[in-house]
Amino acid sequence: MTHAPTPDRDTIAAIATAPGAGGVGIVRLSGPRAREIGEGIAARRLQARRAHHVRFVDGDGAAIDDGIALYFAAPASYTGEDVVELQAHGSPAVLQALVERCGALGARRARPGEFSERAFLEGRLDLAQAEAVADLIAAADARAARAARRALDGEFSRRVDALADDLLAVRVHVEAAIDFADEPLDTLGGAALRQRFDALSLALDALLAATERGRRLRDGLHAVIVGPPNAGKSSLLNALAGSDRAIVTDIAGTTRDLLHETIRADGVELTLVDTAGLRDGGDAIEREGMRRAREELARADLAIVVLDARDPDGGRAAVADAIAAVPQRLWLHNKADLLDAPAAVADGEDRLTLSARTGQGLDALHARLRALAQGEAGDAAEGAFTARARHVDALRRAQAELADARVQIGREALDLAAESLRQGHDALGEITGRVRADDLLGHIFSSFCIGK
Ligand SMILES: Nc1nc2c(c(=O)[nH]1)N(C=O)[C@@H](CNc1ccc(C(=O)N[C@@H](CCC(=O)O)C(=O)O)cc1)CN2
Ligand SMILES: Nc1nc2c(ncn2[C@@H]2O[C@H](COP(=O)(O)OP(=O)(O)OP(=O)(O)O)[C@@H](O)[C@H]2O)c(=O)[nH]1
Ligand SMILES: [Mg+2]
Repeated sequence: MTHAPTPDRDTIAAIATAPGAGGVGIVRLSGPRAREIGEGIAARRLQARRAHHVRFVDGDGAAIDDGIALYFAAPASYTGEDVVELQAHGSPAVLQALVERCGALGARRARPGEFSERAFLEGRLDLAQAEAVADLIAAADARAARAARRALDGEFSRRVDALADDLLAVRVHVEAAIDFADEPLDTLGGAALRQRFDALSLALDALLAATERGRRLRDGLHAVIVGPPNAGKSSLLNALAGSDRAIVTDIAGTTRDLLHETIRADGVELTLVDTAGLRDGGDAIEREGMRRAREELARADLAIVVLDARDPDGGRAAVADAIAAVPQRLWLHNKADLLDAPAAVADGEDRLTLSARTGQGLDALHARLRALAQGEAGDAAEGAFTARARHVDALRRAQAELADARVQIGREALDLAAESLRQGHDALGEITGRVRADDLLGHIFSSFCIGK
């Protein structure tokens, strides 16, 4: 991948290590003046790729600290620009003083993600790899870190690129056929073209499935609590969160807004979402709440359906179509403390009887959620890479364009097919940043930490 060089870029500086005190802390400079500024602070010439033990000095020659100065000459650096690292004692006061000194010598404070953004702009990383850097830093456990590492190594990008190349070949075939529009497609390799289409859409389906697993691996299991009003959904969220997060009353229709709570099960993250009870009717606010609940279910990996144990069948119908498309469901018969006799049906894999009020059955629920969350991650662990909702969305668009192109080919409407293929190809290019919308970069890199 090649980008035009940007000679007029300014020089940026930031603390690259985590906030707070540490053994060692690093201030990093990148840009055309990095070496000059670094040499000003180290008070000596810096040779590329050598560790220099120096005193870092202030404007008046007073020592700020002693430490290691490193210089990486462009393009052999993380950003692809000249980079200098000042490795000092990890005192926030020292690091702050060093950044200020960089500023006095002409550097600007880096925005969050700006070093990685430059690495992307210099072609050192593609966009999916740059995102993987942030995923690696944020990884909650070893498994997530390994998966982010694979994306950073380009495992995901290579698969996207391979698919984009295949799509391009089909595109070229179709564009070439347009020039011979008088002839029937079958004389222009129509059969071969259809075969290529089929192969391409199979490969796209496989990549989409892997990417969706990667998205779950990064974001954790997304579990949405649903059920009829008053079943005890909010009480259950509170019991699982271990705090009174949600308002609980005996009035049906208490919850209207979505309420998100993240819990951790053995290092695997689980997002719980409390929702408005589903029923026919309700006032405008409650109906909006139900609309939001349905919308949230479209993103769910797991529906936790809460029913009243005394009348489980009563609430089932209200939720049936809302949860139809959710990949996994867990049925909870709540308010077991109010049952006169033990539950008639035994609990199992996807059905538990419990009480959010007394805590009866909560241990079993915890165990079940842990297994589900780990199962998700476990399935995805082998050869898996982390991915984001943005990537899933782009692949879905590519899939839709490809399907559309296939239909147009069937109608011999080659112009329309070519246009759909172009859009599908662009959607794939957005993942790695070979095709990009300008606001996309700002959006992605602003979520990084400063100094990265
Ligand atoms: N001190 C320090 N440690 C760090 C980083 C850093 O910036 N500084 N990294 C920052 O994220 C990560 C390592 N990433 C890096 C990636 C590329 C290059 C680099 O200089 N690449 C050159 C030279 C390659 C070589 O010869 O091995 C290049 O690619 O041309 C350095 C660090 C993790 N550890
Ligand atoms: N006895 C008993 N009461 C419960 C239990 N769980 C919840 N309740 C009560 O049932 C009522 C409704 O509980 P909520 O948690 O607000 O129910 P919800 O499903 O969130 O209701 P909406 O938000 O209106 O849809 C409250 O009075 C709770 O105290 C339980 O396990 N046992
Ligand atoms: Mg509620």
